[in-house]
Amino acid sequence: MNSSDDVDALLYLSFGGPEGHQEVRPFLENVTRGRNVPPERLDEVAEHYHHFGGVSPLNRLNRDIMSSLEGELAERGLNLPVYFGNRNWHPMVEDTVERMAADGVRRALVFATSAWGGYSGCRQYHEDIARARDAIGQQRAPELVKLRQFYDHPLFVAANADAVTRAYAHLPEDVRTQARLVFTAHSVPLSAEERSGADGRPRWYSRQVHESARLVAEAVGVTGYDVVWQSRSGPASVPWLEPDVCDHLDQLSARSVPAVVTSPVGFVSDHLEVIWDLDNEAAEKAGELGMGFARADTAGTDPRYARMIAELVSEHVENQRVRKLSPLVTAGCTANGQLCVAQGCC
Ligand SMILES: CC1=C(CCC(=O)O)c2cc3nc(cc4[nH]c(cc5[nH]c(cc1n2)c(C)c5CCC(=O)O)c(CCC(=O)O)c4C)C(CCC(=O)O)=C3C
Ligand SMILES: [Fe+2]
Repeated sequence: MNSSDDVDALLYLSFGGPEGHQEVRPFLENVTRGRNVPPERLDEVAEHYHHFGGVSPLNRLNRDIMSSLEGELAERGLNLPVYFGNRNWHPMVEDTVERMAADGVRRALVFATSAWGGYSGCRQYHEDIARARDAIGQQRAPELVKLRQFYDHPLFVAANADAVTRAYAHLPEDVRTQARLVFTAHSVPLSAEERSGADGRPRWYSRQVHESARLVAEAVGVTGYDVVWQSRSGPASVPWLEPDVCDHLDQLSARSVPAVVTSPVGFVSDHLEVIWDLDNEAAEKAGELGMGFARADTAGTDPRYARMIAELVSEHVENQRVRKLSPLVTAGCTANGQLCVAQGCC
């Protein structure tokens, strides 16, 4: 693709979330269909959504980001309409792609709201793209080109780094210099970790999370930090990435660490996992242990996030140079839901 004339639109593809009490159950059923999530876990997660009026913050955040993004694109002279579609809740990606076809879109870029490779962050979004195209038939379906992973994009790293710096400032001065920096990301089953990286490069997701953490810590000037996991589901008998953030707080407390700064680098917005599992559960746990606790903002709340998306678009339509900070390979960019197995991901 060499000029913006080749691209008619941008599809902003996300996870989706309920917008009222009565939508919580059907949403959760969509998320967990065919998955090994115990019913008790679902009841628990449903309560978290109900605690916030049955409304996920994700939709509002996504709409805010899309409106900033339209401004960023216009500033670059890229007048692409931005369409919104989700995997698990309305507007569903199938309906959105139908509307795009009806509007005459023939080729669109797709921004998926995950920074990562691996099953949940990459492959499932490819599957969404393929399913949405199949639903309206290959004849009518626009060509959909997914943008690459951005875990090491300088704007993503900078947004996270400044958020960490602000979080340190929220801790009482007497514990600030002793505070431990703890990065968190969504846990996944180890089986998914081994599956990603079919060409002998497994653990694609966790390695990218570690790279983001390293880059953010470096930008902040912190040498000692940890990477831990949160929000695991699935039966206890199935191994997931560990340690869990709350168990880790116990460990730190046992080492007399007086405070923590948590950075949810694995989440691009203030998802329910962030505002519940960190701001409620982990914060409460830290309180019980008598530790100071501050949580860094997610990148999606920073204007540089929308700017980054516009840059990713520019890479395609204007052959702008690829800005990335990690030597690890970046995958995720294929057409029409093709898996990026060849690049070592998915
Ligand atoms: C790696 C990863 C990301 C980051 C990459 C990305 O952003 O894509 C992510 C994001 C998100 N996960 C989210 C919500 C949920 N995830 C669930 C379940 C699961 N997530 C998993 C992994 C991930 N998830 C996995 C392995 C499961 C087990 C079931 C399965 O194998 O699929 C469940 C079911 C209940 C439960 O099991 O907890 C819910 C409700 C929301 C929306 C939050 C909101 O509303 O603000 C977002 C952005
Ligand atoms: Fe992939």
